[in-house]
This record gives sequence, C-alpha cells and structure tokens, in this order.
Amino acid sequence: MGDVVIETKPIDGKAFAAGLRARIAEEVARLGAAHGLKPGLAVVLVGEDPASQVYVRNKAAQTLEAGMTSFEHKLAVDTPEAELLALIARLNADPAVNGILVQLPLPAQIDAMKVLSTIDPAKDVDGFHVVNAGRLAVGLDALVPCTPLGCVMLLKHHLGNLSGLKAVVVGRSNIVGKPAAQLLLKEDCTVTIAHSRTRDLPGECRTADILVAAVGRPEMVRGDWIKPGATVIDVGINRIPKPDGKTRLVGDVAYQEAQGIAGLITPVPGGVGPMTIACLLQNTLTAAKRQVGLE
Ligand SMILES: Nc1nc(=O)c2c([nH]1)NC[C@@H]1CN(c3ccc(C(=O)N[C@@H](CCC(=O)O)C(=O)O)cc3)C=[N+]21
Repeated sequence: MGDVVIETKPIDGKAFAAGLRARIAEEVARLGAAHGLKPGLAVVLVGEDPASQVYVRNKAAQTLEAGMTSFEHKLAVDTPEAELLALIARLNADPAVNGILVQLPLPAQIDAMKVLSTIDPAKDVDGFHVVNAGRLAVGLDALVPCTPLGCVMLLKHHLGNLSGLKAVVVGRSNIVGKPAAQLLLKEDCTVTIAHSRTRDLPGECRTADILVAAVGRPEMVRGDWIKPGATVIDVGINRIPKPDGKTRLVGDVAYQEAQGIAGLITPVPGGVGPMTIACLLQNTLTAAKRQVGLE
C-alpha cells in the first residue's frame, strides 16, 4: 500500500460571496425595474464595541452596493430594553424596511431572547426568531441563519450532492451549530452535533466527511481530528494577540495542521465570514419578495 498524498484545496469564500452579491444586485435591479421594489435592511447596534462597529459598517456598504436601502440605528450602550423594543415595533410597521437585524451580543440589561421574539418573523433576516427556527426544523419555508446558509452553499458548490455524507457539526449554538445541522439534514447528510461534553471528540470528528467547526475556540480542531480527504468548514473568527502587540484572525481549526489531510478547507479570513454578509443580503431580498407576494 502506497501512501496517499492529499493536496488540500482552500475554499475561496470571498470570491464566492462576491459572485453571490453580484447576482443579488442583478435581481434587485430587475425587481426595481419590473415592480418598483427596493429592498430595505435595518441594522440596529447597541453600544460601541469596535469590532461590531466595523462589521455593521461593512454590512451597510454591501447593502448599498447591492442596490438596497440601508437603515442604521445606533443606540447608546445604556439604552433601556423598552426603548429597543419600541424601535423594533416601529421597524416592524415600516413598509420600507424588509429586513431587521439586531447586532449581537447585546448589553446585559437587555434580554436578547425578548428582543429577537419582538422582530416580525417575516423581517427576521438573521433567522433567529423561534418561528423561523421552528419552520426550518419542520421543513417549511423559513428565513435561515446567514452563517449556516453560507456554509451549506459553499459545500453544495464544491461537493455537489451531499446526500449520504456523514457530517459532524462541532458546536450547538442557536446561531450556527443547530441550524447548520438542520440544513445538512435537509441535504440528506447523516448529522452528528458534537460539543464540549462529547465523549472522544477527536474520534467523533474523524468520522466526518464534512466537518463544521463552530465552537469559538482558536485552533481547537487539530489536524489529527480530520479524516483524510474530508471537507472542513471553519466558522470560527477568533482575534488572538501577536508577539508585536497587534492581533491576527484564526479559525477554530489549526489550518496549517490540516494541510495534507483535509481535501477542502475554508480559510480564516476569506472563508465563511464573507458568506455571512452575502447571505444576509440574500435573506433581505427573499424577505422583501415574500412580503409583496413575489415568491
Ligand atoms: N445579529 C447578528 N447577526 C450576525 O450575523 C452577527 C452578529 N449579530 N454579531 C456578530 C457576528 C459576527 N459576524 C461576522 C460576519 C462576517 C464576518 C466577515 O466578513 N469576516 C471576514 C473578515 C473579518 C475581519 O477581517 O475582521 C472574513 O472572515 O474573511 C465576520 C463576522 C456576524 N455576526
């Protein structure tokens, strides 16, 4: 038996996201010309976390670039919960607003679950409302969380049919892990959700044809956790300090160790991250069309 040499290919999420945004922009232009419809996305940011500010600015810029309207609402860090709920009620009632995103995490005085359940499910472009989570779980049309949607788009583009493949999702958050598992199940994968209490986590990961890492711990998934030839989707975005005092971004997977083992892997940055924003625009377009009966 000769040794199998695996050439690990990076999945270019940045390029795929750019293409997706271009297709969305075309559809937005077409909707404007044919129906006078211009989708609008409202983004609400509470507080001044620098990373969140950069991220919200990127979203607004890409929303405008796609030909949609962007509404930005920046509230003070000590905003009372009632004030945020009142803003959401106004956005729910505003016909120019087709999508609403409240940037997470929220400050401690605000109950995030209460906020998310106040958003009209039809405008819930994050897909975090229990109605959308439930609709996804039972196989009805839902607005699907952007990051898992982006992951599955990349997988289908690179692997084609996912039917029968073994998928292991590491992480059980409502934002990524659980909806990612639902979407993979819908693609007829055999799905395991693994987490910090999973017995023999490395061994569980080694069974995966598709390994999705969404734990939020820098480089936790090691090279020898990966089955040779597997496709690895790294959802982690971790900012870690460098010796020179600056920071660098790393994923939840030890990217260098995965070389020569994984078949395909998403890099960080440039993998899943850009897909998240592109899918947010996709969801805003979908929401706008459904709200006027065009789907
Ligand atoms: N309600 C809500 N919805 C979200 O979708 C949401 C949120 N809150 N809170 C924060 C997280 C984080 N998140 C990212 C999206 C894109 C990149 C992204 O584009 N990353 C680039 C570069 C990042 C960089 O250079 O800093 C990349 O990975 O290539 C990162 C992070 C969405 N989030």
